[in-house]
Amino acid sequence: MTDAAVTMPVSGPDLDRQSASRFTRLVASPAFQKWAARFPLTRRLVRSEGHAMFDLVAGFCHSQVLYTLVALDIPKLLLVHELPLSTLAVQGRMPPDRMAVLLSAAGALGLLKQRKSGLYALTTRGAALAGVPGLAGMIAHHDVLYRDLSDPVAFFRGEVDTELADFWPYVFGAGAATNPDSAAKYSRLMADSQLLVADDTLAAVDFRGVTRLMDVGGGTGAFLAAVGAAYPKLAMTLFDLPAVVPAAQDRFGAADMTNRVQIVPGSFRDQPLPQGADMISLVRVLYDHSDETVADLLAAAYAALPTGGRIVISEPMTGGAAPHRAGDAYFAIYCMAMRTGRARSADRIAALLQQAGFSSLRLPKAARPFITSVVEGVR
Ligand SMILES: C[S@@+](CC[C@H](N)C(=O)[O-])C[C@H]1O[C@@H](n2cnc3c(N)ncnc32)[C@H](O)[C@@H]1O
Repeated sequence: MTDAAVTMPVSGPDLDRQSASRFTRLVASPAFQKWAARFPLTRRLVRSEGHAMFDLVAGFCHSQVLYTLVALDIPKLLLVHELPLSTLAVQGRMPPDRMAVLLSAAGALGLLKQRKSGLYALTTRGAALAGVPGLAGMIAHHDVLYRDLSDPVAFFRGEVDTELADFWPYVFGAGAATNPDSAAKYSRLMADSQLLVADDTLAAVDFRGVTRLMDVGGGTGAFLAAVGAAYPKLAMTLFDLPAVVPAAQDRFGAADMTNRVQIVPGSFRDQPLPQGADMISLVRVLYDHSDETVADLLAAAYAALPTGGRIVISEPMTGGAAPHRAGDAYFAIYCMAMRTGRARSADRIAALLQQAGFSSLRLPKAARPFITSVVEGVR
């Protein structure tokens, strides 16, 4: 572990600083804490702050409980049958007393419940682990992120050669993503989780009046398939790396959309984007890349659109001046582990769009910022 406990000197000619407020220092003092915990008007607040703090302290254990349930396929099993401890212990290849600890932890986290009969069942929240598309896959691939974060101080200092970047090989350039196996692995995870992203994007954006939608970095076509189903007259273009797009043919074939979709393999780093679309979508693409790559990509999108053409950015975003948990305490860290990308606020994305020449920017409030947020612009 990095020596994190050392006190950093907080002095220097450039350092802008101001003493912490007297109130903050008062609240932090043990005497105040003790008094406030007993005083009727503050007692409740102190307790709820205590619970919230303890949740932060223990959060990493919660994540590991979640990970273990998924790794052992327990949610999937319990979706079919309610089961006794003995069966679950066999499934997990662990002694029953250790499985009982795992199951109680999952119970405490609201994922499972034990019936009076002794059988274990999923709660509504636990059922999401088995039913929400892409959720289990996302939890399962966090083993990589846990390793990257095992020395978090070194991680934040930028001293860790993170593994997560290898899971998404294209971040180092299209040439790194020619391996169909690794493209299949990341594409599956993306496609599985796309359903909810597509739902929220469809709710936030009006596609009426669009003749051809081009989805750049559209993976295996899950987003286009969802938009195409909602707008049956829409023509579509899918643009993604050559190692990725072949899998899209099956999806469009199964959805009976082959005639409406043009698939163009290529890299936006090395070639202009195809012309002909009056709307371009970039779904979970910008956050993988540096500001420079994004500026080039948005300029290419501007060049490919006609006057009046629209651009839609849909991806998880940070809260900017008002940080929020999903964007700032998860996606920003995830993107940092990928080394090349960054989670951005809607305002920052709007500024990048403006720099590329787009105007009439729209930043609708996200219904579920942990799924996606949207920014729209017009050429
Ligand atoms: C995080 S995935 C998102 C996929 C899809 N839009 C979705 O939301 O499910 C990023 C996508 O961008 C594609 N991509 C990355 N670099 C690219 C490049 N240089 N040219 C074209 N596509 C690229 C990847 O292959 C991948 O499909």
